[in-house]
Order: sequence, then C-alpha cells, then structure tokens
Amino acid sequence: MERFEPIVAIDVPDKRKAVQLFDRLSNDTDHMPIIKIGMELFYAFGPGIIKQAKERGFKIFLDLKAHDIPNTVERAMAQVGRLGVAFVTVHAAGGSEMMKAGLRGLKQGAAEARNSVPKMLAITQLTSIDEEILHNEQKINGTVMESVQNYARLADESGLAGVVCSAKEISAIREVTNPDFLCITPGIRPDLNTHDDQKRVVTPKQAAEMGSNGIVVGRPITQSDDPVAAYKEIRHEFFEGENAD
Ligand SMILES: O=C(O)c1cc(=O)[nH]c(=O)n1[C@@H]1O[C@H](COP(=O)(O)O)[C@@H](O)[C@H]1O
Repeated sequence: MERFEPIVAIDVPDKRKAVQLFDRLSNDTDHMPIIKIGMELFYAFGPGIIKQAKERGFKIFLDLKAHDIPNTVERAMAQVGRLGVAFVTVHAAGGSEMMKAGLRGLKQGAAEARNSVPKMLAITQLTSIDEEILHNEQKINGTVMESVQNYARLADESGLAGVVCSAKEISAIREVTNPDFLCITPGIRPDLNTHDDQKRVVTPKQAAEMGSNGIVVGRPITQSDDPVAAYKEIRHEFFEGENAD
C-alpha cells in the first residue's frame, strides 16, 4: 500500500510565518513533509506561495476544494494543472460530471505545461461534519459512513485518484473502490482531547492502523511551540518507528 509523507497544512495568515515554516520543515527534518497550501494562503498570495515552497523541494498539496458547475471546474483545473503541484481537491458533492470535467481540465493544463498530472482527490464529508449536521442540516438520511462510502464510490467511478475522509471510514471505502484508491485523512490529533472544530478524529497511529495512505495535520504542528519536533513525533507515530526521523 502506498503511504505518503505526512501532509502539513500551512494554514497561517502571513507569508513570513509560512516561509518560516517552509524553512524549518525543509532544513531541520530528514524526511520532508508534503506541504498543503489551502484557501487562506492561496487567496492571499496566489501561485507565488506555491513557488516558494517548491523552491525548497516540497511536493505541494493544493487544497482549494473546487465545487462549481462542470465547465467552471474544468477551466479552473486547467489553470491548476499548469502549477506543477502533486495533489488537488474537489468536492464529490459536485457530482460525477463535475469531477470528470475537472480531471479533463487538469490533464489538459498539465500536458500543456509538460507537468505530470496531479492526483485529484474528492472531499467526501468534511471531518468537521457529524451525524447531527448530516441529518439536521444536509437532510441526508443514513450514517456519515454511508455518505462517505457513496461519495468515494462516485469519485472512483469518475476516475479520481482517491478521497479525503476520516480514517474511521477507510474500511467501508475499501469495500467499494479499486485497490489502489487513496484515502487521505485529516482530523488527526495526537491528543484526542483537543478536537478544535474537528468532529471525526483519530491519532496518527490509529490512522496508520486503519490503513490511511497519508495524514493531513495542521494546528497540532503549526501552533506547536516547536513545529519540527511535533512533526517528527507525528511522523514517527504514523510510520510506527519505521524509517522515522
Ligand atoms: O481537504 C482537506 O484537507 C480537509 C478535509 C476535511 O474533511 N477536513 C479537513 O480538516 N481538511 C483540512 O485538513 C486540515 C486540518 O487541519 P487541523 O485540524 O488544524 O489539523 C485543514 O487544512 C483542513 O482544511
């Protein structure tokens, strides 16, 4: 099973803080994480911030969670394909037509820029959603697990590389998807007493045991007094000591 280096979500408001984290995570670690650039940094600093991370040797997970009509997503993904990133995200709730259009655009943009095609991942149910929100606000019957499983099947059928989900749903997803389908899992907390706004959380070790292909971790690293030490500890837990820093 393919397992990626931990994906560190650099959810910070200013460029200086972001670059400081890039420097520390590239200079002070033997195994560099994948860097996740999300809406906060990208809306403020655009492709330039990706370039700054790439210059330090990082692979980039660009998390803009596209969710729009198929034509708009196709055209947006054509632009993303030109940026030379490793992963991109779309919402499975946009439907199979949207996901297929996004993939088409991504491949076209990547080919034009002679980049390799980024892995496209579908958001299933955000890890901040629980059954109460599913039932009362989204008006979806059934369990979170069933909804996530349904979206994963749809993403796999649409040709995507994988999904973003909680590690808790991996075994249900594996029942309905191709063997090499990726499950990338945020909602990671080394200390399960600290949830923040996350609802479906597991530890790095539990994520590994549940078959996660890669963990996404933000605040437990970026808000730590020592982000490098926190990263190393989380990485060590995920890889259970093998190959660890
Ligand atoms: O797509 C994501 O990365 C994502 C999906 C999801 O369901 N839940 C989720 O938390 N994320 C992202 O994962 C990161 C989690 O951050 P922390 O809760 O600080 O570890 C954030 O950047 C979220 O945007």
